[in-house]
Amino acid sequence: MIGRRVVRTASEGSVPAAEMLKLPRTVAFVGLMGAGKSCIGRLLAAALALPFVDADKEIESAAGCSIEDIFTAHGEEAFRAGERRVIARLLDQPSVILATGGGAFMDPDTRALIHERAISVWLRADVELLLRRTSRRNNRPLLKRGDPRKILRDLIEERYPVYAEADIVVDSVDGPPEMTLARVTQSLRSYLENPEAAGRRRAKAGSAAE
Ligand SMILES: Nc1ncnc2c1ncn2[C@@H]1O[C@H](COP(=O)(O)OP(=O)(O)O)[C@@H](O)[C@H]1O
Ligand SMILES: O=C(O)C1=C[C@@H](OP(=O)(O)O)[C@@H](O)[C@H](O)C1
Ligand SMILES: [Mg+2]
Repeated sequence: MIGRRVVRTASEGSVPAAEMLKLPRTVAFVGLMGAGKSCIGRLLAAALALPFVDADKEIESAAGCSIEDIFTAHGEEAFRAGERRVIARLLDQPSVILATGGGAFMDPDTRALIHERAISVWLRADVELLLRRTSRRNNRPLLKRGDPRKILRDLIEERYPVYAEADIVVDSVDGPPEMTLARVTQSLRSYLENPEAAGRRRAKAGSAAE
């Protein structure tokens, strides 16, 4: 039954996820292509009986065509402008589980808005896992610009320091999606119990990187 999905955690056995988590605001998944933002976001929403919104799908509905077609016909800049508008609109609405596209959190305005209005969850994964997962579908224009492994490596270098600003970091694991979902649920619960601790961890990581 939706909303009563059971998440198994090592420490607690079976706990109905919907009773475990009361989310005060939108949860926004960030991370690279193939990290699992859309997949895990959808599962989390079902587990918590909350609406799921995929920003990429919203952009496609608003534009009346696919992301690939937007890139081809109007260019990446136009896509980014649409992405910024769509995410701002979504964050102005009641709480949902939101899967952003991989580039969204790189935009300073979008990032500031996510920090203000949502709990951000970075799904982190290594290049091999991202490659395997993104090779299943041929619908990501950025990966068609050259060698996907090199493109993903470069994006990891550029984006991971920024994704690290997310409130929560969860490793997306190689296994059934439920494994990663359980990690997300557990991390969200810890964060909600003590959000300041997560903030301190982030600040410490930031100063260590300087
Ligand atoms: N944690 C996971 N475990 C197993 N498979 C996953 C996981 N996350 C995503 N997948 C699979 O990988 C592919 C890409 O996932 P997707 O959610 O579209 O990534 P993103 O939205 O981050 O680009 C999909 O086929 C999805 O089913
Ligand atoms: O990383 C990016 O810049 C992009 C990621 C894609 O979404 P996913 O991360 O869901 O694949 C999609 O928004 C677009 O192709 C650009
Ligand atoms: Mg996605």
